[in-house]
Amino acid sequence: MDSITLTAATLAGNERGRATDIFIEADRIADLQPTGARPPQGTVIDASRLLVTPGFIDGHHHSHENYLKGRFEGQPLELVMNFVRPLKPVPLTARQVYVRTLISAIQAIRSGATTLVDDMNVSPMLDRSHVDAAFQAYEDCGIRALLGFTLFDRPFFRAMPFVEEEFPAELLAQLDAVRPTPAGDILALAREMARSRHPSEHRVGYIVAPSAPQRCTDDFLKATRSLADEFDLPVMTHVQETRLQAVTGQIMYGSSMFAHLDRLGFLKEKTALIHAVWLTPADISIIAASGASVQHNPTVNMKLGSGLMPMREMLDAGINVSLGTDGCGLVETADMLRAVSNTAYVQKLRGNDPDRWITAPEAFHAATKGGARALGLEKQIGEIKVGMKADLSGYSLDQIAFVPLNDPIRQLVYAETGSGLRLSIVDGTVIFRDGKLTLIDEAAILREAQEIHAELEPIITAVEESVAPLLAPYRRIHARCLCHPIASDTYPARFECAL
Ligand SMILES: Nc1nc2[nH]cnc2c(=O)[nH]1
Repeated sequence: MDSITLTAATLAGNERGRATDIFIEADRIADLQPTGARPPQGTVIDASRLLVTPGFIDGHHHSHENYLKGRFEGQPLELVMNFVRPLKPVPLTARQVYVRTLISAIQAIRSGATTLVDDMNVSPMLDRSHVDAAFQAYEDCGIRALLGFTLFDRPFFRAMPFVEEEFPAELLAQLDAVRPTPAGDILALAREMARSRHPSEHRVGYIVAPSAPQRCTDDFLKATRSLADEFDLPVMTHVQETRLQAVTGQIMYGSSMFAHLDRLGFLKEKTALIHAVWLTPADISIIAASGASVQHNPTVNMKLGSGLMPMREMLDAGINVSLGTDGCGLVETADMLRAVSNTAYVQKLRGNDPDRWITAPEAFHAATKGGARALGLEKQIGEIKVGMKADLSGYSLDQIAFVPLNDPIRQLVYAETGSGLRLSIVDGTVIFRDGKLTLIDEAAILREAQEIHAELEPIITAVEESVAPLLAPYRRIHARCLCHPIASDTYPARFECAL
């Protein structure tokens, strides 16, 4: 890695100030100086017409859904999950997984993300070559990535209430007959990754990703926590994304899932609670006291009708908020600019006091510093500061989002679509410049993805047809959970309308 100097950049957060020269040595920001104060070193990039920001941190994504873009609409999470994580998935080669992983990595890079956190499903049968292929894809395209493979030891269809009552016994027996890779074997691989791919030392690292409390036995959850503690690794898990899951907590644990996780000693710093849509003031106090982060995924929460997180109340309590996109099967896009703008837009539907609405800078903070803190990487990424990793994005100031220029952050959040991205640097390496990814042949990868998809499409359709018998019982469970009481002080998350 060489030295690079970005000259005369407009820095996010320093927008009214001077043009700045950014000196990069190897993987770090070595110096920041008013333009001209020091001679440039190494490769010089003219950044005089660029807004330079810390790269976005997409704290939550599922690359295993990438061949499923555009296939689903109008189904709540618990129904659509059957399609994106079927018990008998489409068999894939390692190359197909490699290309699959790059599909969203490319989109993430093009949306200004320099870090992507991937929770890749490897169930029901773990194939080590798939895990290696995904790591390799991130290595090759240059993005910083934390890759976890979904850890759970209770099948999805057993992770909700009323299953015995609503599933025909024969169907349940068929589902129970599926024998996945033993959870212990998956944990063994997790341990190997924990040893060899710590994210504070590896650009492509490992994150512990227990799927959700209700999808894990308590002992298994504790084992994932111990693994993270032993290796000082970040953790992410889905918690109370939907009303159905709030009901599940009450029925399974007699409390919210947040209270349950707290009793298990699971809630700590460097632990991201993904979604956290349906919760109460008491849950917010529990999370705040624990130092865990929450993560807003507004785009998917809207698309699946799950609801809207009470972000202001969380910030009031001192909780760190990060942002994510979620899987492309559910939400089509790994576009972090959308996640940031959706946060700033949709959070204005909460509450009547405009002074308390989430602002563009707050959404930007969640996508940068908030994301870094959730991963325990706040000393390395999420800010433009001397000594931090050189993970930067540069947007042209001469295109429509920024003309005329009044407030770079607001215009980035509300108007930039990604078409103005000119430069992306990760770990001191230029990975995107002037419309092109520099380390991989994007056009060739997209062509190959189309060919693979054409080959797989009939098998995907057949898998979807095989899932059909599950839908009626899930619909009944979903309907029952909509009527089941939850804590009366749960923050409103959806508009309730009379039919
Ligand atoms: N949105 C969402 N996606 C998932 N992918 C795997 N599990 C989940 C989940 O609980 N929620």
